[in-house]
Amino acid sequence: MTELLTAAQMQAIEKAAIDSGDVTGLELMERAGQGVVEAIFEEWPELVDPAGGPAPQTPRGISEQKKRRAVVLCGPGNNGGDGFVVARLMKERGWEVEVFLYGDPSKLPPDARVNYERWCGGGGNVVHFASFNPWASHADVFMDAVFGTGLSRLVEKDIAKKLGEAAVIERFVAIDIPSGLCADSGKNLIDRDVETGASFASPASHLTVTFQYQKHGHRIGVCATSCGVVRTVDIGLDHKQAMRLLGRPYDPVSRRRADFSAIVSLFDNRTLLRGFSTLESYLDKAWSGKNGNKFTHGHALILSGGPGKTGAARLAARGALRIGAGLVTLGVPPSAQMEVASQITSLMLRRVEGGEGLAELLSDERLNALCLGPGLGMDRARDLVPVALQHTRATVLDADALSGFADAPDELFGMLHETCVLTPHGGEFARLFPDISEKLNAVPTKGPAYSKVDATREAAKRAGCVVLFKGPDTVIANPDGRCSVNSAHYERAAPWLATAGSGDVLAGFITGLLARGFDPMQAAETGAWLHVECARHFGPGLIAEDLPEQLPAVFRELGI
Ligand SMILES: NC(=O)C1=CN([C@@H]2O[C@H](COP(=O)(O)OP(=O)(O)OC[C@H]3O[C@@H](n4cnc5c(N)ncnc54)[C@H](OP(=O)(O)O)[C@@H]3O)[C@@H](O)[C@H]2O)[C@@H](O)CC1
Ligand SMILES: [K+]
Repeated sequence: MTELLTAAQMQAIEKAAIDSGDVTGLELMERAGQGVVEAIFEEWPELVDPAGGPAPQTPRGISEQKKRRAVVLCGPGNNGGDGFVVARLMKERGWEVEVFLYGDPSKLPPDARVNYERWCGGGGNVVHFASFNPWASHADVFMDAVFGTGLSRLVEKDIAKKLGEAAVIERFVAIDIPSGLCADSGKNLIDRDVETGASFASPASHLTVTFQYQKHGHRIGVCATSCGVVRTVDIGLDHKQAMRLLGRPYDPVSRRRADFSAIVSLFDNRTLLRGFSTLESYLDKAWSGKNGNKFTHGHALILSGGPGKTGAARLAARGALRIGAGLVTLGVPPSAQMEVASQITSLMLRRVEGGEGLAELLSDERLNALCLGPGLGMDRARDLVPVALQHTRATVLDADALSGFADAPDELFGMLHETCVLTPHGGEFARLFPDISEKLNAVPTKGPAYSKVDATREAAKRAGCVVLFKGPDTVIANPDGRCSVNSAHYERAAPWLATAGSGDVLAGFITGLLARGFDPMQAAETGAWLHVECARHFGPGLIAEDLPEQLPAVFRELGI
């Protein structure tokens, strides 16, 4: 798994490493600057030759070779210190470097101050940020070292405006994080126009170079779409020590991390494969066919709505079947029976008129995973959800099963149990958790701001079950504190996944995995990750029906 840290966690690790005497702050800053320079040349190898800049045209049309030029924008903290290191290293490589400083050099923190002096001592010049004119500066690379993880207040509009203007120029590099974005929440922390309330956009970089660990903000909120490419460079902090410090020591006896709650993880394919391989039944019995049969692979029940509304449940059912549930039954009201019967082949169908019918069906203990919500209709949801929850089967509640309780969320919370998974999108989340949603959507006034991670964790605690808060930055939280982000950004971006019915398929994927015996957190994480993989595998032009059909190829590529 890949750990995502908060700014405070990163600062704590850095401080502990320095306090232990293993490393000095200056050494860390030097490694950080070095990492930025290396990342720039890896990203743009054409920049390696300092004399090989594009030949500017003279008025006579004659080309001249020129030196490469960098503009480094430094701020008042250690992020600015990194900027001074980068400036010095680029100059040593033969570049022309111009440095602008926002802040008073005499107030720089000690390590940044040392690097400011090293830069000046080496003949470097520092101009006040007020004189920086993005339109008049020319450079092969602009470096944004104004604010990093220490952003604690709203950024003045003038700074943000200049950064935004510089960022339209090719090769804008953010050191640690684009300035003005909150490292914890990924939110824009730029001051608003008092009259209109409009905020200036944060700068969008082409490359962001962060240190040792990505922060939550690199994967959630507006920041996740403002970083360009993110490169994480190693600055030599000890991983085991860091995890111990953050309350997540490795327990050699159980071979597990003792506490899952301290650190948010970025769900990735390594985590996914571990999940599958620990579930022997999935690998051995399902796919090699050694011991299993359809009854040992779980039996999912997907409840459908009435006539004309059955498509969503059918999508979910197809998802559950493709992901590996042995049997999938659609529970349909009698009025929709013909409609559904004419549309399905490998799925089974049972009439479920109302709560009583569902209770009767659930007397069959083999039905081990339920899905309610897609196309269910509010009235039917209010009728069926209490019955489903009484039977304490692993249960996914989505769409109408959530919105149906908008007037009485506490009634729903009172019925939920620990093998439930709620899969709200933003609107459904706001209906169930209005106060949490309000906090999340409030215009931030300081950093670190309340984040989607904070909101999902709080919601999971209140609901007492797993909450999967959908979006390109899907956050999944368990009441025990475990939390992960399924990020569809950067190389995993799949904007075409935002299509009608895609959420229904996701609910089906999770239900299918629950039927196979995945625990709720694992089912939610795995389902969400595979959902994005299916979208990426298909590409643009995707419609929801295509998603389940990509699973065999995605499994094959993963070696499952
Ligand atoms: N952690 C690590 O392992 C390593 C960290 N490293 C680097 O250090 C960076 C973190 O440094 P940092 O803590 O000094 O914070 P940083 O982002 O430079 O800003 C703080 C300054 O900005 C000010 N300020 C805040 N908001 C403001 C506003 N709106 N408008 C105006 N001013 C504002 C704030 O003022 P104050 O709030 O104190 O009054 C303070 O002066 C990190 O991102 C990484 O690049 C690497 O060197 C090596 C390893
Ligand atoms: K920055």
